[in-house]
Amino acid sequence: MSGPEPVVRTVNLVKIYQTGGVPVTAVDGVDLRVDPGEFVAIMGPSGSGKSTLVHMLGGLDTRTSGEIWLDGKRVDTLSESAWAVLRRDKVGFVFQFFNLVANMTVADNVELPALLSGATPRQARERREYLLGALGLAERADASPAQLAGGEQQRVALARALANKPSLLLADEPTGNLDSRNTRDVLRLLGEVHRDGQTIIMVTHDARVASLADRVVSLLDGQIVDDGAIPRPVRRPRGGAGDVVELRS
Ligand SMILES: Nc1ncnc2c1ncn2[C@@H]1O[C@H](COP(=O)(O)OP(=O)(O)OP(=O)(O)O)[C@@H](O)[C@H]1O
Repeated sequence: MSGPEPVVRTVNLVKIYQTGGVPVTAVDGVDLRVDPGEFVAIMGPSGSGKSTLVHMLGGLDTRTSGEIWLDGKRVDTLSESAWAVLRRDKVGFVFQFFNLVANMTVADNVELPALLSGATPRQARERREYLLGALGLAERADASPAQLAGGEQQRVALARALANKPSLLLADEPTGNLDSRNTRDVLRLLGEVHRDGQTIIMVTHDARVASLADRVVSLLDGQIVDDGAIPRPVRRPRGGAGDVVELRS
């Protein structure tokens, strides 16, 4: 294998659920490689295995067979407690269930992962101020999660997931419940942290959200059916012929 050590690599990854004795193959032999700094959108119709795949990448669901590697370390064989440490230090999540700590303020919820990963109180506070500010939540720092609207909780969960600059950000429909203004804030922040080198794997149904990514992996019936870079308009400097827009892939 050449190039940098991938952040994520799966080998023939399979997940079969048994429901009432009937096997359902949710993920069916996925080979995926994501390099440092890549922003990958996972797309596909409902039931194609997107959530199951990212849950397994974050250790929230076990695989039936195959391998999962994170930062060069095989992780599908880890115990639950080893996964807990790995998640704390390396993986940030934004899922539908926000799981903010109810009896802590928004600020403390966001600072906690950074502190647990060894940041100084000052570093944790500065990171929290940056993230909450970018998401339009600076005024809500002293609120408790129960005082927040659903969309606010969802944005706090994103701030928390990014607090310790994880090797990998996993996001499952991070803009799912947000209005257009909040969606814009979330996408702007994802773009910013991506430019800073953050590796991101994001499930989305929304082609506009996916257009922010470098690459779209499309699933169908648990298999990768397309995996490609997104063509982007390249704006050339103004010349005599005016703006020329071309596509590069
Ligand atoms: N806990 C579970 N038990 C049994 N079957 C499951 C479970 N979770 C998912 N499945 C099944 O696995 C398949 C893939 O589901 P998954 O949620 O990963 O798809 P998805 O692409 O994320 O769908 P959506 O876009 O609707 O969220 C579906 O057939 C689903 O019914």
